Amino acid sequence: MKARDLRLEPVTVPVGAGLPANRPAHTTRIQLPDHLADLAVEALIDEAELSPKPGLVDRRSNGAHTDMTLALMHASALALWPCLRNMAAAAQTIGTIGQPLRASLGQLGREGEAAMLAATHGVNTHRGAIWALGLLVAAKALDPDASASTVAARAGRIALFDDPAMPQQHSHGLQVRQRYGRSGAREQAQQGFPAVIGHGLPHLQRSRASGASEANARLDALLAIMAVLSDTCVLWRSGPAGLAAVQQGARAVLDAGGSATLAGRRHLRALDQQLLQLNASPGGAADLLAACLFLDKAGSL
Ligand SMILES: CC(C)(COP(=O)(O)OP(=O)(O)OC[C@H]1O[C@@H](n2cnc3c(N)ncnc32)[C@H](O[C@H]2O[C@H](COP(=O)(O)OP(=O)(O)OP(=O)(O)O)[C@@H](O)[C@H]2O)[C@@H]1O)[C@@H](O)C(=O)NCCC(=O)NCCS
Ligand SMILES: Nc1ncnc2[nH]cnc12
Repeated sequence: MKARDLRLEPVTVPVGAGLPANRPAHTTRIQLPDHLADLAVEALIDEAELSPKPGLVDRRSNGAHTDMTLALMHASALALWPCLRNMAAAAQTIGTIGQPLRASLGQLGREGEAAMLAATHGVNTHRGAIWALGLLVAAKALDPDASASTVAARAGRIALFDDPAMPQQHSHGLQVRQRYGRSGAREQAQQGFPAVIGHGLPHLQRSRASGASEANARLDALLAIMAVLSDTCVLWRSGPAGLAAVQQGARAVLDAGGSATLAGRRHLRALDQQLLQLNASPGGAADLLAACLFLDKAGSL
C-alpha cells in the first residue's frame, strides 16, 4: 500500500503477536501515525531496558549518570508518544520533504522536548532521540513501504532543511563541535544515519544470524555504533581522550567475538569500569540504538 492510500485509510495491524498459541490473533485498525509512535516508544523502552550497557542507564544501575534512572527513562519515553505521533501525522498531511515539513517537525520537536522535561523534572533524557526518531517516523510515514536505508536517507534529506523558528542554541553539542571540530547529532542525521545503517543494523542482523540472543544482538549493535560515532555527550563529559576510549573499548568487545562470547564479555566489563572512571556516557549512541531498533521493528509495514 502506498503512502497516498494510507493518508485516507487506517492501516490494519495484526494484534496478538506474542500471545500464547491458543489465543487467536485478531486484527484491529490502527492509524499509521499511532502505530509508528507505538514502535518508536517501544524502541526507546527496549533501549533503556537493555542490560548491561557500558556507562548508560540500564536495569543494573544509572551508569555514569547521577540525575537519570531507569524509571525516568520510561517516563520520558512514554511522554514522547504524542510528539512522535504528531510528527508522523504532520508528514502524512504535508506529504513531501521540504521546508514546511522541517518547520513543522521543529515545532513539534520543541513541544516534545518540553513534554520530556516536564516528565523528568528537567533532566535531558532523550533530546537526541526526539531528533533522530522524529525524523525517522516522519520519513517512514511518507512512504511506509520504504526500506530502512531509504527511510534513513529521506530522514537525512528532511534534516538538511533549516528550521527558521529554531532559537539560538548554546547546546553542549554545539560547544564541543566548535571546540573539537567534530560532527554531532545534526550531521549524523543529515548524512542519513550512517552509524545506524552502516554499523548498528548490520551488526544486529549478523549477531542474530550467528545465534546470539536478542539481548546480545542489541548489545552488539550498540557497540558497533559506539565504535564509530562522534558522540558529543562523551566529548562534553570527557573530551577526545574519553571518545577514543569509548570507540576503542567498543571495538575491542566486537573484535573479541561480541557480547555473547566470554572474551567479549571480559572486554565489556573492562569498558564499563573505564567509562565510569571517565564519567563518560555514550548517550548519543544509545539514542541511535533506539533509532536502529525502530527501523528494525518498522521493516516494511
Ligand atoms: C539539532 C539537534 C540535534 C541539536 O543538536 P546539538 O548537537 O546542537 O545539541 P545537543 O542537545 O547537545 O545534542 C543533541 C543530542 O543528540 C545526542 N547525540 C550526541 N552525539 C550524537 C551523534 N553524534 N549522533 C546522534 N546523536 C547524538 C545526545 O543525546 C543523548 O544524550 C543526552 C544526555 O546527555 P548528557 O550528557 O547526560 O546530558 P546533558 O544534560 O547534555 O549534560 P550533563 O548531564 O553532562 O551535564 C540525552 O538527551 C540523549 O538523548 C545529545 O544530547 C536537535 O536536538 C534540535 O535542534 N532540536 C530542536 C527541535 C527540533 O528540531 N527537534 C527535532 C525535530 S525532528
Ligand atoms: N540508557 C541511557 N542512559 C543514559 N543516557 C541515555 N540517553 C538515551 N538513552 C540513555
